[in-house]
Amino acid sequence: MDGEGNKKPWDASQLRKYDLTFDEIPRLHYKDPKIDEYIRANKPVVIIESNIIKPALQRWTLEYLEKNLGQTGHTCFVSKNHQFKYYDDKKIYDKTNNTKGVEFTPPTKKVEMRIEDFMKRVKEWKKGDDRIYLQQSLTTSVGNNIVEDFVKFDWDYVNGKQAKHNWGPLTSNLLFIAMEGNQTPCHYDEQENFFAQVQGYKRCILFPPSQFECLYPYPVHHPHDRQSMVDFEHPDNAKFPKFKDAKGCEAIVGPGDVLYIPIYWWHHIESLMRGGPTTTVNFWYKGGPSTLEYPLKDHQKVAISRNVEKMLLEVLQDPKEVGPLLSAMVLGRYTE
Ligand SMILES: O=C(O)CCC(=O)C(=O)O
Ligand SMILES: [Fe+2]
Repeated sequence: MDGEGNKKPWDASQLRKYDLTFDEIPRLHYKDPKIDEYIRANKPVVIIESNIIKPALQRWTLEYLEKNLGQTGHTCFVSKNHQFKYYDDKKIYDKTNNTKGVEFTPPTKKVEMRIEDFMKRVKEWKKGDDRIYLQQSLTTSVGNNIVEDFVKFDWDYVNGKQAKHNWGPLTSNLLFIAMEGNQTPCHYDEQENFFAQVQGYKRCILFPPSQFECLYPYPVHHPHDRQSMVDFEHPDNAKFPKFKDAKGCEAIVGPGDVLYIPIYWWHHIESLMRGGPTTTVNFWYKGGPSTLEYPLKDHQKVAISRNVEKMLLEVLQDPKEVGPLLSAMVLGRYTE
């Protein structure tokens, strides 16, 4: 129940169960000046009642999107289960062109699907079928109505935040159409993100960049770079002992809510079970110019670690040699 005594449009049984507890991410009215304090401090916040994506809120039903998204293929992922763990194609080992990398079987299949086919599969889905998730950039070939809605977003507001906080350029707006229960496992992105919920409810679990040690990201050269190796539903406590100490915060976002996901913050996102399909548009911005002011920010240390890993791979040429060299450097010398 919220303050007005209205019933929430979802209940706890729609959330997947994890052995972690979470603080709540604050929800602030879009005009509240405290929003800028959160953004300045690189802390997540849910911006409510804004007009950021108002035209989408008013019109972007699944039927409207089906009519107007355009006839070209859209990027979709197909998964045997509810998880859609991201991977970078370019980091997959390819025997045919002899690039060095790790051998890897993608956990999902990337396919181009016409929107009618996507919607049909969502409507006809039954337990046991493969799941699908549309993840398409809005900058490419969408129909005119969608473009018209898009230009009517409250760009003054988001551009204002971008300018005030010294972010770099907007790089893309991704449209996500998920089936209920779909999950994007925990990862971080190297961009600032306004994550705007259009339809349905998503649970967003966030962890600060300082929790690197608790979340065990894959090596940088791995196709799952930036993803946590921990399966939240079946954490391997022997392999990932610090995961149990991870301290996160969460928000359930619904239509009109815009979650600020700070750059390098870990996020795990799930469409509520039995909540129907969900639609989100994100706004990804390059980070601001990085100034080396001390003490360094936690996310700057993550960026530094990434650079060290990249540099070692570049000189060693073989990903298999990176770990042993790092261990040899550290073990018994920088460890107790
Ligand atoms: O909504 C999702 O499933 C994933 C979104 C995400 O990871 C992002 O916007 O960075
Ligand atoms: Fe992300």
